[in-house]
Amino acid sequence: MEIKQWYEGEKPWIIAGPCSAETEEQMMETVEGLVNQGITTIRAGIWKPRTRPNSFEGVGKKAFPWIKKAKEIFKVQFAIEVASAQHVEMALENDIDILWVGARTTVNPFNVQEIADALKNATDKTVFVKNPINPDLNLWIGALERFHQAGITKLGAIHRGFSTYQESIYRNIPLWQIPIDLKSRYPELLLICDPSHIAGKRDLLFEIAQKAMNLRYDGLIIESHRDPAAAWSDAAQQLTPANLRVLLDKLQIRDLTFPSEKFQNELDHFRDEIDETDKELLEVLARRLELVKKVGTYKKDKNVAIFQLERWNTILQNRPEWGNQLNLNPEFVKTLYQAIHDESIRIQTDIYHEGE
Ligand SMILES: O=C(O)C(=O)C[C@]1(C(=O)O)C=C[C@@H](O)C=C1
Repeated sequence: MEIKQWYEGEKPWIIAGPCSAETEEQMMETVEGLVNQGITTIRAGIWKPRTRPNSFEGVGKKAFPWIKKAKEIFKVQFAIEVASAQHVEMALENDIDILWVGARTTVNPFNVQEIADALKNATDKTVFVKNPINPDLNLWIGALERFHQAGITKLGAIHRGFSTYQESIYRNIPLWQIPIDLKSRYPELLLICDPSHIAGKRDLLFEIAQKAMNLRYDGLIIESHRDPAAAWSDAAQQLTPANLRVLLDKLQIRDLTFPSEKFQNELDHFRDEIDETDKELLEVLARRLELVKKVGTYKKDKNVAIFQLERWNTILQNRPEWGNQLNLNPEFVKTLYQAIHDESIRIQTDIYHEGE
C-alpha cells in the first residue's frame, strides 16, 4: 500500500464533538461552542454500536437535518461513524465530509469490504479507520488496505486503544507500540489519537493527548458536549467546548524539524553513544544465550525438562529488583526477561530436537 500525504490543514488537526447526536438543540449548541473555540471539524455518532442491548443506540438518520443546518450556519465539516453499506449511502446522500469506521467494524473484513465497496463512486471522501478492538496491527492495516484498494486516497488511522480484560486505569489500553509500528511502516499515513476512548474519563485526557503530541500524531479526535453530565452516552469522558480549549491550550506541540545544525550534531553524538551501548548490550545478550545453549545441551544429556519453574521464579523475582537498584523500571525489566526466557526456551527446544 503506497500512502501519500494529502492533509494540508493545520496540525494538530482537532476534531471534536459529542459522542452522540441527541437533539437538534444539543447539536447546535455544542457546534456553536466548538466553533467559538476555533474548532471547525465536528464529530458526532448517529448510529452507536453498544456492547449491551437496551443502551442508547443513537438517533439515526434523524440527525442528518441537524447536521445540514449546523454545516450551513457554522461552515463546519462533519465526521460520522459508518458500519454498513447502507450507512455509507445515507452519509453520502447527506453530504457528510468524513466517514470513520469504528473499532468493532475494523475487526470484520466482510463489513470493511462492504463499506469500501459502497464508497467506490465517492473516492474523494475522507475515511478514518479506528484500530480494531483487539491488538492486531495486521487487521488494522488490512482495513486500511481495503479502502486504499477501493481508491480512497484521503485515508487516516485513529488510535482509540484496545479492549482488555485486565484491570487498567484506561477504558481501552493504549499499547502505544502498535500505532508507532503503523506509523513506522506508513510514515505518510495520517495518524489521529482518540484520547476520549482510551481514557474513558476526563482526568486522563490531557496526559494521553500530550503523549500523542510527543509521538508526532497528526491530530486528535476528542468528545465534547455542551453539558457532559447530561450526555446520553459516555458522560464521564466528554468535555465542554470551553474545557476542551483549556486542554488544547495546555498542550505542548512538538517540533518535527531540528532547530539548528548544532542541535543535529549534538543529537548525532548521543546517537553514536547509543549505537556503541547497544552493541555492548547485544554482546552481553549473545553471551547469555551461549550459556543457555550450554545448559540446554547439559540438561538434554540427563533428560531434564527445559522449563525450570523454580529457577524462572527466582529470575522473575530478583532481576526486577536488581534493575530497580540501577534505576530501571521493574515492570520493564520483567517484560525484558520474559522475552529473554522465551528465547531461551526456543533455543533449548531446537537443541532437544536436534537430529530428529
Ligand atoms: O536454568 C536453566 O535451566 C536454563 O535453562 C536457563 C533458563 C534461563 O534462560 O535463564 C532457561 C530456561 C529455564 O526455564 C530457566 C532458566
